[in-house]
Amino acid sequence: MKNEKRVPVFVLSGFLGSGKTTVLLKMLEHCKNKGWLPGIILNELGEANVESHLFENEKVFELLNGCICCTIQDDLKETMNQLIVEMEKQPIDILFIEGTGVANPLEIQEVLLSSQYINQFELMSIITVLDASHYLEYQSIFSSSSEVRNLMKEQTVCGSLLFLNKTDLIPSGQLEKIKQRITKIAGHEKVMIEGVYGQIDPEVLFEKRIQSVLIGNSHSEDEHHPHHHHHSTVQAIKLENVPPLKQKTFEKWLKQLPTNVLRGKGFIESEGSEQIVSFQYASKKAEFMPVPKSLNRKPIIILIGMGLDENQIRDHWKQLVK
Ligand SMILES: Nc1nc2c(ncn2[C@@H]2O[C@H](COP(=O)(O)OP(=O)(O)OP(=O)(O)O)[C@@H](O)[C@H]2O)c(=O)[nH]1
Repeated sequence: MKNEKRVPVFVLSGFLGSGKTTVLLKMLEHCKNKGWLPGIILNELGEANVESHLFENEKVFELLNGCICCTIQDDLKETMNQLIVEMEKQPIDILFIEGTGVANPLEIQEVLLSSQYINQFELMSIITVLDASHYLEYQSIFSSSSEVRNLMKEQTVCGSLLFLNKTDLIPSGQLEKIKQRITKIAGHEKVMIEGVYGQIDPEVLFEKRIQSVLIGNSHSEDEHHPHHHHHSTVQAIKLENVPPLKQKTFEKWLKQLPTNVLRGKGFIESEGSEQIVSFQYASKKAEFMPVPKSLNRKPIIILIGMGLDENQIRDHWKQLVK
């Protein structure tokens, strides 16, 4: 990719824990193989990015405390402007923007298609990652709020490529049903592929799927999309002063959290070994990965969910650390 061209931009969208970062890491691997220098804008819920160790040696810009709705556009513009200044010193070949799990990608799209950025950046595709293992549950009026259902619908409709991830976690007979439900929302023309751990053919992932208009003012500035405050009940709770814990005990504790805790991430110190271990909790599954001491991570737990009862969680926390 040549630098005098507009910088291609890929947006990763999808609900909490669906696998956006997993897909992004795959895309970064491909960039490395091709010798492309990527820039990354990460938007995180909560005040701390506990995943930066996944992006070592990459050019990462963080938008913390992401609230994608009303403030994202200003924050994103500020970050894009910083990026443009940086690019004068070190041009990038490609840009990735990962929204929070409660982001509406339309908000990001509007910024990228505005006359401020359209001459320099070329929005290629919005990749929406869907968690197959929770899709039916999140779409069910019995087990999910209208807020979650609507947000997921918007992410699905706005996506130019739909990636149905985590198909390893569903019974084989369920896949067709899920795909039919998605097609009903997204329409038959939408490209949908399925897979596990973000494994997709790079040709499919990197394809240009959005045609943006370059002449004059972008339509997006004049068009006003209704602002839905989808995530008013989405919260991130931070637990600090985490004592050393046994991984198994901690995993059990995570799985006993109220069901509206949809996502957890952070670091714990393994009891007895002083090893710092990063954890990811999504789809009611926990994954652990030791991190090198040199990164100097402190134990911290971030829990994200809808309509969380903070007292209930703090009580549950006390059970673990008593
Ligand atoms: N079983 C299974 N787990 C997966 C798959 N893809 C990702 N995961 C795991 O799911 C967890 C969440 O994945 P992420 O890529 O961090 O999800 P995300 O969408 O970036 O999550 P947010 O940070 O909440 O926005 C991690 O523990 C991943 O390793 C998959 O296909 N199958």
